Amino acid sequence: MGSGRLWFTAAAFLLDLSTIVSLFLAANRPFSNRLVDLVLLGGRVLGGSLLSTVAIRLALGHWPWSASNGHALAEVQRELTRAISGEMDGARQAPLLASSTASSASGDAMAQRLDEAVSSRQQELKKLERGQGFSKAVTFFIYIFFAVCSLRTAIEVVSLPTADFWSSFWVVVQVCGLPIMQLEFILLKGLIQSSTAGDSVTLKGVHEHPLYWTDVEGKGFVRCSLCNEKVGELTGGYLTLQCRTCTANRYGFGGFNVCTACYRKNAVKSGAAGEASGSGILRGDKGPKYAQPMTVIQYMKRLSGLVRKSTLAVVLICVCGSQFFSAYIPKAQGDTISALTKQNDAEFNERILEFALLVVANAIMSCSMSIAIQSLQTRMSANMSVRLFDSLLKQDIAFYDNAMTGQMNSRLNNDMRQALSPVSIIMNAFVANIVMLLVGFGICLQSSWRLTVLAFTVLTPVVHISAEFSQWASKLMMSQFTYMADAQGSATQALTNIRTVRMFGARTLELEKYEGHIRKSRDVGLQSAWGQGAAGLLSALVQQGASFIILFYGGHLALQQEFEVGAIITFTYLWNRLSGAFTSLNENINQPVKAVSAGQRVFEILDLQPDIPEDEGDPFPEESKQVGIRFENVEYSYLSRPDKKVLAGVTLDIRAGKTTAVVGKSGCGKSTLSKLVLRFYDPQGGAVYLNATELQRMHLLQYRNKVGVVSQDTQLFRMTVTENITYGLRATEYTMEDVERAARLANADEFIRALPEGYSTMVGESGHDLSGGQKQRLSIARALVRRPRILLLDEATSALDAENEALVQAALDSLMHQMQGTCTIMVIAHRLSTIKDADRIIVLHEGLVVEQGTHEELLQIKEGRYATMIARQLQGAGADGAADGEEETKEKKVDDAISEIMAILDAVKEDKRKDVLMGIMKKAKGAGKG
Ligand SMILES: Nc1ncnc2c1ncn2[C@@H]1O[C@H](COP(=O)(O)OP(=O)(O)OP(=O)(O)O)[C@@H](O)[C@H]1O
Repeated sequence: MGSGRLWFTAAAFLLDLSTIVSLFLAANRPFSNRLVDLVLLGGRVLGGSLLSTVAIRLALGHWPWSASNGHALAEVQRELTRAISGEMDGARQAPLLASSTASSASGDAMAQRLDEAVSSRQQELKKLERGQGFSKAVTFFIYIFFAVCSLRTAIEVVSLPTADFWSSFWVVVQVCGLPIMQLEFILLKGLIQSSTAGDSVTLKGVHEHPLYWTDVEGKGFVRCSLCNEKVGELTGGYLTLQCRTCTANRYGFGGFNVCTACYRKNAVKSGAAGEASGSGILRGDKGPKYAQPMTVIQYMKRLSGLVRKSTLAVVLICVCGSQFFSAYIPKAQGDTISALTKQNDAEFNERILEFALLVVANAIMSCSMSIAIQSLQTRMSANMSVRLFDSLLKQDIAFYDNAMTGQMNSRLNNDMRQALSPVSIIMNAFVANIVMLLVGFGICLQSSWRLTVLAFTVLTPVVHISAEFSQWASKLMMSQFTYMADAQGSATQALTNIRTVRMFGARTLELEKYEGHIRKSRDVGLQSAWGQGAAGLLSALVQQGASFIILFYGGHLALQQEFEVGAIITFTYLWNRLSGAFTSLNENINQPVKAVSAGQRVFEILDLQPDIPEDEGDPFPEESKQVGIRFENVEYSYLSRPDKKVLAGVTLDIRAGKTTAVVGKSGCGKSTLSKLVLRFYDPQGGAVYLNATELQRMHLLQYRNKVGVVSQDTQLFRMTVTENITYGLRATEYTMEDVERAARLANADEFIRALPEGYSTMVGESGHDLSGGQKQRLSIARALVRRPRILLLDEATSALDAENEALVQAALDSLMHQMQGTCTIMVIAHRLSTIKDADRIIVLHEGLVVEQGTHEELLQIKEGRYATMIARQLQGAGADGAADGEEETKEKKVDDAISEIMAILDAVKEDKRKDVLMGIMKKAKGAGKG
């Protein structure tokens, strides 16, 4: 830096200090030459502040540790930001994110550039950190200087005479100078810190404050506030975006950090859509959706909208009342003691009664406040949980295709807890403390304005110094946690691989590694102990020092008969409460900002409206009318793979009251057809009709109530067998006879009765305590009991072994038999033998209907797909048989088959045995032919 600039900086700095000194000097003498005094003081304060601010701002840009110096750091940070936000290709990101491999030649060159950028970043960040350390030290000393100046000025001001109007006016002007000094300090601190801050990044909709890149490698861990991962390898490196406004508390909790992976997701999203939602799971049937970023005010409004206005009013009244009485108690105590010192019986009795009443009122109000805040939070939480769950339940199926269960659980639990956490903080730390400070300040002023000026002048230094030490102590503590975690990690690894450790004789090596981590943790722990001690000592000194000033100055006033002893007591008690309130306000000032991101994630789901609403539309046709389904030129692609047309113009009829089978090779779109019938998705081209009505116009809840589904993966709930069978029906919609009848038809009655508590037996979360075949039979009973008008059987036996398949197939046959004529049935089958009796068979291939007709008609088509599929399946069965034959003797195989058949028949009720046996024989015959 040139010497001219150095002088410029020094001059600006001195100019700023001169403002303070002018205030200080002005306070030193009484008001004499009114106009000149006022102009001089006003001019110095305004001109000095303004000029010095501008000058310092200009000068700071050229300080040696400045971020903009030579633009080196700014360039590196821009490079990093671009790399992380995905503007560069995978190869360029590789060294930074350790995720992809460099491939192309240009990629290699880019990767090298980024490598260089990363190493220069480390050097620049180190330089920046040195600058930050220096700026902290400078700020600290300036603050001490300001605090001493303010205190000295306050002492001078309070001793000025206030005999007439003009001298009182002069005192008021001087008193106003005290907060100006504090403001000057805050301004100066901001300027110094911003010069060493580096480039900031703003993540709209994620966090309101600017975030700064920080390298946390080897300096204790931080957790990403978005994904909760420890910043490190898993989160794409040791870089973190840190908020400097939201700082961690003394135990290292709190603060706001975003890891590179989360930054990347959010930056890409905001870049691509122009609006960041911070979530990544918002989408409906028609595509992704983006939420508007939320401000703190909007968030507060939404929170308060969760409860009635009257509930909020009650809480506010309780909080204000409790704080009012709490601030008034020291006054009553002081007054009582004053009456005592005056030996005035009547006044003492009056005061002590007043004190007693205040104590009772305060206890009642505190209790009411605690109940009111708890109730408010509980009501909000209950309200929000139900709305959130409702919103999650009603979303389009496309939403769930994208969202992971973990993400949704996180919305329901973590995000909701975090979003609601500021409720008690706002009430306890904001409303309560502000009321306490206002009432306390009023009482103090009423008792003695002089003592008030003195006490409040030392309040800000106390809070500032304690906060600085807290931060330092928290960093040390976090480092200790990290080294302990490293030690635990290395011990676990060594013990898990103990054989390898011993095999390679690495016992001593492992011990040294472990000892190294423990030693570092011990050293930081010792440092932390000293740090905590020093922080405690300093804040105790400052706190007690303030009490000392109150006692010293108040005592002198009392000795001069200007002040009552009781007022000193009032002041001392109030001081403790007010400093506590101020510290708590200072510590929690950023809590709502931190909660906004969690709040945004919750409210964006609450606001998300599905593209396929379920509870509006035309009613389902009445009972007497049969329903048929028609696909007309239907086209469909899944949102996650828009380029792949799963259905490419399908036209087909699922005729009313008939059985229609859909076959085709795996992946040809059979299940997608059934999902469109259920209207899980809407086609992108063409339409699905129910009789003559387009499916999109039907009342979806009513419609789905009339559809019975048996799919390959039956999901059972942790409920009784009966509840599982009647799932989705209200108690008035079925009788126990209906349930048992459905179970009998589904071949399930016998095994259900054999369960420990029959129909009342609880089955596991995913039906773990039932076999696959038993689950399927429950699912068939579930479909039957609803008396469906449309039945979808989607490869219901595909996941079963031979024994279970026969049982389930028998149940399905009986189900179809039962439903024939009254219900429209769509069967998706991969074993063709099961559908050859269908009224119509539709063959799908690559998203198109290629053949349709009855079994016999389709077999007639020479080299038709259906005929080929049948031939292949028969061959497959034959080939299996031949292979088996090589391994076992024919006799053994027959014996095994017979015992298997006997076991199956044993498990089947007597009246069903014939059907099952016939089914097995047909299959055996088919396989034999092959
Ligand atoms: N939720 C989804 N998101 C993206 N693609 C999907 C989804 N579900 C299915 N697909 C794809 O759509 C195509 C058709 O799937 P579909 O399940 O309809 O086939 P299928 O004929 O029923 O197959 P299978 O007989 O194996 O069950 C497949 O390529 C599949 O990978």
